[in-house]
Amino acid sequence: MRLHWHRRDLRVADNAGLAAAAEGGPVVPVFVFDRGVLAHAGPPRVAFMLDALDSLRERYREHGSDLLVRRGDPREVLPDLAAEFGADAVTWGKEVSGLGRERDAAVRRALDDADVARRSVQDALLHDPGSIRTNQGEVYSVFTYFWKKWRDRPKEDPVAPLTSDDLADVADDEPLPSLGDLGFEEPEATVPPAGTSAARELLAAFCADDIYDYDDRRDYPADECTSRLSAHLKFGTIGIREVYDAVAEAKSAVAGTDYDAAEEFESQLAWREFYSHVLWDRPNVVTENFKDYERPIEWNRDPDALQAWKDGETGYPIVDAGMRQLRAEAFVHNRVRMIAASFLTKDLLVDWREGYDWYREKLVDHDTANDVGGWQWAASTGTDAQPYFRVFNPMTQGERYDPSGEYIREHVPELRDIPADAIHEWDELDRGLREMLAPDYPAPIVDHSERRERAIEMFERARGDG
Ligand SMILES: Cc1cc2nc3c(=O)[nH]c(=O)nc-3n(C[C@H](O)[C@H](O)[C@H](O)COP(=O)(O)OP(=O)(O)OC[C@H]3O[C@@H](n4cnc5c(N)ncnc54)[C@H](O)[C@@H]3O)c2cc1C
Repeated sequence: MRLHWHRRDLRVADNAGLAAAAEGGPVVPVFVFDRGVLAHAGPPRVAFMLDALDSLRERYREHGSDLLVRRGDPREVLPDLAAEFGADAVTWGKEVSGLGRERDAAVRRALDDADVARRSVQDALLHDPGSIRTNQGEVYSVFTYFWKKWRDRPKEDPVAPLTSDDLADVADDEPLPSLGDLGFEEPEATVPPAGTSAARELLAAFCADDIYDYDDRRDYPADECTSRLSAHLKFGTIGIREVYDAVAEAKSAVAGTDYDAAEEFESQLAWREFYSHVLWDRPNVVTENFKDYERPIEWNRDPDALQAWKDGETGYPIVDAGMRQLRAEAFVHNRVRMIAASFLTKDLLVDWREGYDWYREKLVDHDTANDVGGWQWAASTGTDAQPYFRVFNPMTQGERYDPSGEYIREHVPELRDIPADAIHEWDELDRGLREMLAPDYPAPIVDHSERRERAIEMFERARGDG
């Protein structure tokens, strides 16, 4: 008998850790609500996770087994459960973040003390973190080179499905805790359905259609042509091998531009692995700039501006639409995440860590590696970042990627009745006209051109050039 400890692999199908456990006899599946981990969570993610756990339990019950759910410290819970069920080993999926790895090391020590074998298995990524390196053995800091190696390496097939014989005949009658039981408020946002069926529906719909337009349309938030798989990949409600397999099949059916579009999607899966590689090698990127500077960056402490950004009240329509989408859906389109992150760091000159904390609290798909990677990219402090002197203009970005204003109008109702031209010239309209067109929508809280200059000077001073 073995225990499988579910964490970011809330599924039965295509689960490498679970399959490894089943090699040693019937498996007892376990999930532990760990206060130390919950301290870093936000309501949308906990709501999504509870829904995913509910589906996972259902799957196990269909197989005549159950998911044992416990609350407490895994260092105590797992050795106790191993003793209770006579399990001689525990398996789990490998963690990438520094905190996760520290926790796993502590659990390993506790299991060693209890004389229970343990094995952590690479499951969440197609390639082991740290396995794709430069010829000098360094972690890649430029995605393009990483991508070529990642693309050309063979990938594993999805893991064969388990049968009821692989699972222990156990039962857990305790209901799952509620959000309130775990100390969380109801999320402000509407959280999408979790579970493997929901993930598979998204994947199938995406691979049947949008994938072939992905490279042309993925940057246009109103088009909604991306997969929306991010929360599922974060919580492992679908296996990455299964996703890759479906994409490879969609790719193999076509040629030319359709093929290129599917490959562009694959490259986004590779970005996810790139950032995991970086976090694996440099756990401190969560709190420290990836790049070195001569002097500390003199970020602006401006609580009012930070609050206006969080509330979607900056007077820059595309930024506000993104920040309001975040509150309403616990999700933001990738292009708009970049624009909003650039605005916080390069227009408001606020430290990227403040923005990271807000996304961490609000995003249903918050993933340490991707979130910190995205923030450091936008702030120009990270890997393969945009150079500090290239500052997104939030007005021209809005005009280019939401030309009809459809996305902006959806999220900023004050602008619903005004023409797209006026939305995209909001910063240039005179005060009287602004008040006439949309009296409840704010004027821009900063002057972009002036802030752009200040941002460049701020970085030049930090680099020692100023
Ligand atoms: C400031 C900032 C913060 C971000 N925070 C997160 C985060 O917390 N969690 C997260 O999963 N993504 C994050 N991203 C990346 C990206 O915005 C989301 O993965 C994407 O918008 C999710 O939508 P989707 O599933 O429809 O993506 P799709 O376009 O369908 O892409 C498929 C999958 O590829 C991965 N992916 C796509 N783009 C990226 C990227 N740029 N970096 C890393 N992985 C990517 C995701 O797993 C995504 O689900 C962030 C980007 C920025 C600029």
